[in-house]
Amino acid sequence: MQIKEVRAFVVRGGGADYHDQTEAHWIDDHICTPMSKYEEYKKSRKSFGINVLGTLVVEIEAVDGTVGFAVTTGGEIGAFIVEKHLARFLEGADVTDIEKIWDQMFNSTLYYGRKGVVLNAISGVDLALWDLLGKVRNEPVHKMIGGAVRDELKFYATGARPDLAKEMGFIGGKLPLQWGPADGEEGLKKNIETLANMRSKVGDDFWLMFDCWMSLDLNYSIKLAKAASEYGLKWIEEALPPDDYWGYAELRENIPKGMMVTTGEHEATRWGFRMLFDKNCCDLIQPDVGWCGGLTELLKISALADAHNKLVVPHGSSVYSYHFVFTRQNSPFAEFLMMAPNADKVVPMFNPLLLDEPIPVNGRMHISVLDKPGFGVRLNPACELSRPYTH
Ligand SMILES: C[C@H](O)[C@H](O)[C@@H](O)C(O)C(=O)O
Ligand SMILES: [Mg+2]
Repeated sequence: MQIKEVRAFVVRGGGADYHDQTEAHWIDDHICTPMSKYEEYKKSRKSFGINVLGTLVVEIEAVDGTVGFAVTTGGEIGAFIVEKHLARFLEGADVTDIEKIWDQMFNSTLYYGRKGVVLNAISGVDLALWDLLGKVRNEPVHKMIGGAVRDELKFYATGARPDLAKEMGFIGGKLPLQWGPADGEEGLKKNIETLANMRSKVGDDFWLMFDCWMSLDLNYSIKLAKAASEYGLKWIEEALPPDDYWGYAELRENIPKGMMVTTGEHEATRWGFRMLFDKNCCDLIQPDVGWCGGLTELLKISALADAHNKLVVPHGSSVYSYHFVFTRQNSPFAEFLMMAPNADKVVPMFNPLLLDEPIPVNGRMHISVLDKPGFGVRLNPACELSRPYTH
């Protein structure tokens, strides 16, 4: 079946750009970032532009009128890249030409791409293509990539209230780190107090993790990890900037026994992850399927991880991750981002953009909820899409 047309849209307010929240939200409440050293950008990530891109929606229509789609972060720049550059590799091709299309998209953008928003755009197209193929074949994506290796998926929750996540049935809670090197010893103490306080609420067996969102330096990370090990921190995530492979290698060498170093949320392609494996930077990788190159690339990254005995627990990305995680032995659980402003209830991760977006119930998800063609979700017609470019 041939591809007829590719279209790219932008939408604001939540969706795949889940940092783009309009009301007060824990996800924008004093979270430590690489910009926290600037007083004026400390309190809110929106102040430095974390939500500047917005959501990119990619639609691919086959000649019989079947439409596959996917959503990722990328907004107007992403829409430009899809319409003006990538669409040419799809229109007229067969819906099964997934490998060839990926190779053409990646190689044709090498001179300005490789990572970042170009890879987000490539990921969006790739996911939309898998969705289309699933719809054409009347098969869920997980069945096209090897089939499920388990019937039920367990989730940990990312958010400000691991104590509530425990009551909701999750297996663990990942706290955003609030204070960084610019806040000195005082800040370090406050981070540990937050962890200690949470540990006293959730008991010994519930997992607790720190998400450091690229904000620390090596010395601070080691100090934090050592102090946090007393309170059973399960892992320290994205402690360093993503390009500091050398720092990650040193951090992993100096981490307290039993604690994991995790990273990869802002890494892309098999080559980026190969660096993490070659230098033994971490124990568990967290590629985002909407940012790392899409499902086609994630399958390669994951095979590489397997050969290096590393776990793969994708970052967020909702239904696009779930279809993958169900099919891999080295992805034993999944992340759920708590998108309720106070992290006090489970709402769909890409709210309000998708209809039929599955959510964990009691911290679990059964494979049967994914048994629909493609990724099994629909665009919410109430969300206003704009198409800034055409080709
Ligand atoms: C909570 C974190 O600061 C980020 O907003 C989140 O995207 C993330 O890093 C995660 O791992 O979910
Ligand atoms: Mg993270």
